[in-house]
Formats: sequence, structure tokens, C-alpha cells
Amino acid sequence: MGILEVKDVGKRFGGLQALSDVNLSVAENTCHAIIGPNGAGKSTLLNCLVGKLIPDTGSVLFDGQSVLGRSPHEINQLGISRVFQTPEIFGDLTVMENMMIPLFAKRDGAYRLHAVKGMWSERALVEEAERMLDEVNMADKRNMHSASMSRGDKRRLEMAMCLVQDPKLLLLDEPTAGMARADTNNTIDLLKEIKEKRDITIAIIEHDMHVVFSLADRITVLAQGTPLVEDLPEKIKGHPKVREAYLGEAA
Ligand SMILES: Nc1ncnc2c1ncn2[C@@H]1O[C@H](COP(=O)(O)OP(=O)(O)OP(=O)(O)O)[C@@H](O)[C@H]1O
Repeated sequence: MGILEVKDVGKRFGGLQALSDVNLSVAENTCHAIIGPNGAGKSTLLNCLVGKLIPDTGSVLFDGQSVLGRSPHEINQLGISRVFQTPEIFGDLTVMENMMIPLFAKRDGAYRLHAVKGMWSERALVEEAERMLDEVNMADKRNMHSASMSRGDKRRLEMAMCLVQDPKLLLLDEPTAGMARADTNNTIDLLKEIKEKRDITIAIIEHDMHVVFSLADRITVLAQGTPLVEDLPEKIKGHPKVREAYLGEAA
């Protein structure tokens, strides 16, 4: 059994069946990519995994426990962290101050923005933040205002803010969207390092096939709300059904 088990999930928006009969099993310590043409249902599926949407049918088990009916915060506490398309960082805070927010949340169970003012007296947490920044090669940027950083660095910081919570499953929603090639390649390298160094499972939604084929151990192709094929990356490349799904979109 996988660390994440999605069974027969369906989700309707009014007259539109956005997801139907979605079955997905993500094995522990692998990187599983979910790809598919625009409107295939990828974000809807991700939202069902993190408690932002509740499926109409089916079940979602993480580490043997149902996530359905739990709040996004509770799901986060179970060990699922999500990195959004647009980096969710606090632009008017420094890199270090941003890092302290999830650390306070992990310790105290609540987000306490004002607590960053007195953060330097929290030696153990400061050291944890510094270790994490070191791991993602951002130690030299610790005092920078995060709004002034490149998109790649903002993503790197957001990743660090997720990882410092020690998630078992990292969900990435188009982590390289809008990035220049150099930032994309840095993000790929960072994710490879994270995979190697940590006991972590990654599920990634991504349009950039260079990113998908650089990282994924397995790929599920969604089309019109239903998994079309699930296989090893080399089997997905050139798969007639996959080509058809994408060509259909182009047509
Ligand atoms: N809140 C909503 N209300 C109504 N329809 C929605 C809602 N969210 C998504 N949809 C519709 O559900 C379908 C699946 O959308 P979704 O965003 O999950 O696709 P996607 O595969 O992530 O697409 P993209 O690659 O373009 O981001 C689309 O037709 C979309 O318009």
C-alpha cells in the first residue's frame, strides 16, 4: 500500500464532472508526477488531497488515515505540505523571519506572525532555521527582504519553509511555472537533493516535461478528470494514448 491512496474519487462543479473514478497510489519515498492537458483536473485533485476541496465520492488515505473532512491545517499536521504555484511567502519579512513562522507553528500549533519580533531569543529555533537555510543553499541570504529576491529564490525559500516542518509528503503545484530556464534547473537540482537526503515522498503537478522527466519515478496522466495511464516515465514518453490526449488539446 502506498503512503497516499486515492480511491474512486469524484468531484463535480455544477454541471461539470471535474474528477471521476480517480485511483492513485503513491509509493513511499518516490516522486510521482501527475500530468495532463489544461483542465484535466490536476489542481482539483491536489485540492482534494489538502482539504481545500471535499470530493463528492471516494476516499483519500494518507499513511493509513483518512484526510477527508479534516481542515488544511490538520492535514498539514499529518505530514502533508504543499508548495503553491505562486510562492506563499511574506514579502515584507526577511528570509530568516519567514523561516521562523512555520517553526513557531510546528512548536506551538499556530501561526504567530508577531512572534518573529522576539525570534532571536529562541536559540534552538533559530539554529533549526539556519540549518534548513544551509540545506537549501540560502544561508547567505538570511537577512534579505524576501520581496526583493528572484522567483527561483522565493521558491527555494518556500520549499525550505515547507521542509522545516518535516513533511512526509511534499505536494508541488507547478513548482517551476513562470521561471527562467536557469531557475528551473536550480529547482530540479534542489528537488533531487531533497529526494536523496530525506525520507520524503513527492507528488508533483507540472506542465514542463523537462522537469517531469528529470524527477519522476512514476507518472499518472489525467485527461478529462480520469487517469488515462500510469507507468514508468520511459513508458509514458510516446505512449499513443498520452499523445492523443495532448494532441486533442492542441486541436
Ligand atoms: N471552483 C471551480 N468551480 C467550477 N469549475 C471549476 C472549479 N475549479 C476547477 N473547475 C473546472 O474543473 C476542470 C478541472 O480544472 P483544474 O484546474 O483542476 O484542471 P488542471 O488540470 O489543473 O488545469 P491547468 O493545467 O490548466 O491548471 C476545469 O474545467 C475547470 O474549469
